[in-house]
Amino acid sequence: MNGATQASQGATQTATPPAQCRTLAELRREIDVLDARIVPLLVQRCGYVAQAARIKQDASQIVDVARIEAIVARVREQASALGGPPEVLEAAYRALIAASIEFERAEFVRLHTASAAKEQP
Ligand SMILES: O=C(O)C(=O)C[C@]1(C(=O)O)C=C[C@@H](O)C=C1
Repeated sequence: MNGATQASQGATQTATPPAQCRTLAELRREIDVLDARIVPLLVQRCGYVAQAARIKQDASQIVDVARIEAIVARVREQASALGGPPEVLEAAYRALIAASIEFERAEFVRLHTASAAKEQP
């Protein structure tokens, strides 16, 4: 990687592979670097969840079990293909989707209550 690329990626570039970390401080530094890359992606994901609340017309559409199970199956497969633990990814995604559903519910109420109030004569 050239210097400019490295600089633009700043502290988001991991340096030491997991098996080569010798201290807890060293591996925690690497975890922090990865989290700094993961959080912006999760924030972006939440942006799409918020818009799902706008697009869905009925509160009964908020929980879509078939979609959730498809995501979990795909994430498990991807984790396994990368040599990671599928059960950890499944648990993380189930927690993420559960929190996303609560977020989407709140957004749904906010948006649909606001537009219903506007429609009143
Ligand atoms: O795909 C949707 O319909 C969404 O609202 C997104 C999402 C998710 O977090 O991935 C959240 C709630 C649904 O039950 C399913 C999936």
